[in-house]
Amino acid sequence: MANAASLSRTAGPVIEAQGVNLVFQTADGPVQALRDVSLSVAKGEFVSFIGPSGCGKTTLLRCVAALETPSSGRLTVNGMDPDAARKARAYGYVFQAAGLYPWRTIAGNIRLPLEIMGFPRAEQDARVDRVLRLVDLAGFGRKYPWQLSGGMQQRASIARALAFDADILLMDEPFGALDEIVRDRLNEELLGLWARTGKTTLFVTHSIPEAVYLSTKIVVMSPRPGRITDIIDSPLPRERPLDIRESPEFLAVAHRVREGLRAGHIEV
Ligand SMILES: Nc1ncnc2c1ncn2[C@@H]1O[C@H](COP(=O)(O)OP(=O)(O)OP(=O)(O)O)[C@@H](O)[C@H]1O
Repeated sequence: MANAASLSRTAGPVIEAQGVNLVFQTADGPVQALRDVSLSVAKGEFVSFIGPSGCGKTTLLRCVAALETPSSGRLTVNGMDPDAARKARAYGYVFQAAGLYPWRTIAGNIRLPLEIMGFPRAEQDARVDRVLRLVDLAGFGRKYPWQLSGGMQQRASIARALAFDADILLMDEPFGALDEIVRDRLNEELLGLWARTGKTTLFVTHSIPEAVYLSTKIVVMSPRPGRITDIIDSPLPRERPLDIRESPEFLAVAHRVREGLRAGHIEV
């Protein structure tokens, strides 16, 4: 029995939310950002969160990253409370804007968290080289952010999040500001990167095609207070060329996401 229990703990979900509520206290009164959010994410999944502006997607990601604390409910990351997981460096975070320091080179930006964590210099160099290759930016380490396109800057930001090899990648609309062609390419690259690294990924987006193309699981959220209206386990294969977006299976999932978004608007 004891063995089975410890086995199920190690093989358990990477992220587990049960009845999570979050109420912000503001000058205008309480704002309920999340209501009764329950979700389980297994190791290696790619989970997208989609919903209208202000429905709590960023707030949920910030709870996982221990940047916000739920008002009630239970949330665990790798079986720990999010703060303990943060201290154990369970995740890397990629934000909407690439957020690179303009006075540091690309390599210098990627190196920064490694410096703060006290990695030896040789180890820093090795890791920077490895992640630059992973995001196809080998040879750009000495450039400054302004010398790179928006898409390349976002790839550098992903490299920085990957540099300390955390198990979980949290991505908050990383491609929202990019044009569609660049976004398509980065979506394809991100899928390849996810396949190579096996990172559990939580990804916020406003785009239905992006969510369906990338995810093994799509979480549809309603307008504030953010609730989950549907969780869709994708039937698509893991190998996904871009033209899969024209397949009947893809369109069926996209349709279900759209219906979930619509239902969220109708419910009170
Ligand atoms: N620190 C805060 N204090 C008060 N209210 C907040 C705070 N952070 C977020 N909110 C509110 O909580 C709600 C959810 O915000 P959140 O940023 O999580 O939404 P979102 O779904 O990520 O939106 P978007 O898609 O526009 O980025 C919003 O109504 C927002 O105004």
